Amino acid sequence: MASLLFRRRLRPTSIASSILLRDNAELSGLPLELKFGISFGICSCFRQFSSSGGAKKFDFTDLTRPHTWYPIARRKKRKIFLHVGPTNSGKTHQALKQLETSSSGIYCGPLRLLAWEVSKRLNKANIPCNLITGQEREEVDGAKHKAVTVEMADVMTDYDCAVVDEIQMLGCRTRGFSFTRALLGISANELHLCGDPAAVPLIEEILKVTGDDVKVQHYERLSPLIPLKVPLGSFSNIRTGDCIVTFSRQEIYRLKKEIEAGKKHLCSVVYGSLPPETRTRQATRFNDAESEFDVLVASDAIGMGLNLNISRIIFSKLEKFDGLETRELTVPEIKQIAGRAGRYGSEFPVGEVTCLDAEDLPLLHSSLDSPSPMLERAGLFPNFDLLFMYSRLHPKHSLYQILEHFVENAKLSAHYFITNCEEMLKVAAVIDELPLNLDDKYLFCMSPVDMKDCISSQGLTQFAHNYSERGIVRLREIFTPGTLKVPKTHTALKELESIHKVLDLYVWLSFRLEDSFPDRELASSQKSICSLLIEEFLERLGWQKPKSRKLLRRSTSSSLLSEDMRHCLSA
Ligand SMILES: Nc1ncnc2c1ncn2[C@@H]1O[C@H](COP(=O)(O)OP(=O)(O)OP(=O)(O)O)[C@@H](O)[C@H]1O
Ligand SMILES: [Mg+2]
Repeated sequence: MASLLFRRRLRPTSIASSILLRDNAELSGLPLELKFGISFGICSCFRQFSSSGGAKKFDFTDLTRPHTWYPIARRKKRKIFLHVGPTNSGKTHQALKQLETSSSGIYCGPLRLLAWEVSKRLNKANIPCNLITGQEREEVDGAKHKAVTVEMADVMTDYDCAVVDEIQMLGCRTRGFSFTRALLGISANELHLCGDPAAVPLIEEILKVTGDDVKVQHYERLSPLIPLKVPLGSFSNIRTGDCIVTFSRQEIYRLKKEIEAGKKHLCSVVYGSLPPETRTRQATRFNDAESEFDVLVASDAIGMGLNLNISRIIFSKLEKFDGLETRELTVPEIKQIAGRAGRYGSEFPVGEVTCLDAEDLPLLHSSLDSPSPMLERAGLFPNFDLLFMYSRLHPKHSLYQILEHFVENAKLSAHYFITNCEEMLKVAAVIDELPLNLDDKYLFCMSPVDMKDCISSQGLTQFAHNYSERGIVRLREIFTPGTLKVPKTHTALKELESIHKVLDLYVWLSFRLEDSFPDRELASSQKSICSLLIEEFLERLGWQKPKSRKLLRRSTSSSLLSEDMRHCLSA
C-alpha cells in the first residue's frame, strides 16, 4: 500500500479480528446531545438515584422507558404524519412539500446522498438549507432548515417541521437506534415519517406513551411496475436503461466486463464501498440520455437514495452473503430494489423487473405479491449518558466491558431490541488499550470506521494511538500526499477505496476533535482525488465505441482530473 504508512500496529484481539460485518451502513454522526453534556431526562433519573441513596440498586440498564430520554420533545404534543406506501409513490415528495412551507425544519435521511439531494432541492427553491452529515458542514446564510443524516438528528432544538425518511429502518439491526432516537427525540410541531407500511403498527404502539397525535396516509405507486414472465436469459438481450443487480463487488466487475464484451453497451457501476460522490457521478452518467454509459451494474446500494432512470431491473441472483451467511433476499429487499425501475417523471415511466435465470422467477413474483412482514421491534442503544453514569459506578471497567454489560443485561419493553454493536465492540477492544477518557473512546467507537476493512481499521488504530500519545494527529504522519495513482488492478482499486475510507474517517474526527485533527482540508482534497482516480479507472475499463467522437474526445483529453488535481497529485 503506497500511501498509508502505519507506524505501529496495535495487537488486534480475537473480537477485533473476527469477521462480523456491519450492514451497508453509513454511521456518520454522534448524538448531538453529547455536545451539551448529560441530557435532562437522564439527569433527573440520576438525581432520583442520588437522593434515594440507593446507588447500588439503581439500574442504568433499565431501558424500558426510552421516550423519557427526550424531555424537550415530551413537552410537545407533536402532530405525526406517517406517509407510507411502495417505492416511488411520492411519500418523500409530499413530506418535503410540508418542510418547504414550514418556518423552520429538519430533514433526516439514512444516507448522505439523500441529505445532499434535499439540501439542494430546498436551496434551489430559495429556502436556505444547511447540510450536516458526519463528514460535511455546509452552512447557508440565514438558514432555518437543515438536511442531515439521521445520526446527526438534533434533539435539543425546537422545529416547526421535521421529516424522517425511510423510517422502517428503525428495525435495522445495526442502525435502528438512530431512527428510534429521531422518532422519539425530535421536537417538532409536525413530524413527517416516510416509509414502508410494515412499520405502521410498531410506530403506533411506540407512540402510545408519548401523547402525540398520529395520522397515517397511504400512497400508491405513481408509475406501474411490471414483473416479467420471461427471464433475461442471455446478456445479448440487455438493452439501454437496464440495471443488473448483483451482490458482490467482484460480480459487479465480472458482469460489467461480460456485458461490455458484446460491444453494444457501456456500464456504470454503483456499489456500497465506492465513495458517495463517485456513486452519484456514476448514476448521473447513467441517467444522462446523451451518455454512452447506458446500462447500470449495481449492488443493493441502489435500493435507496439515488435518483435513477432505470427501465428494467434484472436480478442476477436472489441471494446474497450478508456477512454471516448466504441467504435469500427478503421480501422488503426485493421490493425495494425492484421498485427502482420506472421512476415517475423519468424517460422510463413504466418499470419492468425480471431475473437472469428462469429458476428465480417464482420467488421474484411471489415476493412482489407479498406484503412486507410487519416490523415487531425497534432498535435501541444506551446513549453516552447512561454508559457514563454506569462507568462512574464501575470505574475499573473498560468500555468493552461496559458495552458488553449493557448488551447482556439491558431491560427492554416488548417493542425494542438492542442494536447489534459487534463493530463497536471491535473498536472498543482496540481502543481500551490506550490511555483515553471514556468520551474519547466512545467517540472512536461511534466513528464510521469499517473494521472488516484492514486498511480502514488500521487507520483508526493509528489515529487513536497518535491522539492518545500526542493529543494531535497530523495527516502526513500516516499518509503521504502525492502518492495516489490511477489504479491499474482490481486490488489497487480496492486499496484506493479503503484509503478513501481512512481519509473520510479523518474528516469525521476533525469535526469532533477540531484542534487535534487539524488537517481537514488536506484530507478532503485527497479524498476528492481518490474518488476522481477511481472514476478514471472505471472510465478506462470501458471499451471505446468506434467513431464515437464524444468518447474519443474524452479519452484524448483522457481524464476526469482537472489541472489542479494533476498539480496536487504531482506535488
Ligand atoms: N406530486 C408530484 N409531482 C411531481 N413529481 C412528483 C410528485 N410526487 C412525486 N414526484 C416525483 O416522483 C419521484 C418519486 O417520488 P418520491 O421520491 O417522493 O417517492 P417515494 O415514495 O419517497 O419513493 P422511495 O421509495 O424511492 O423513497 C420523485 O422523482 C419525485 O420528485
Ligand atoms: Mg422516499
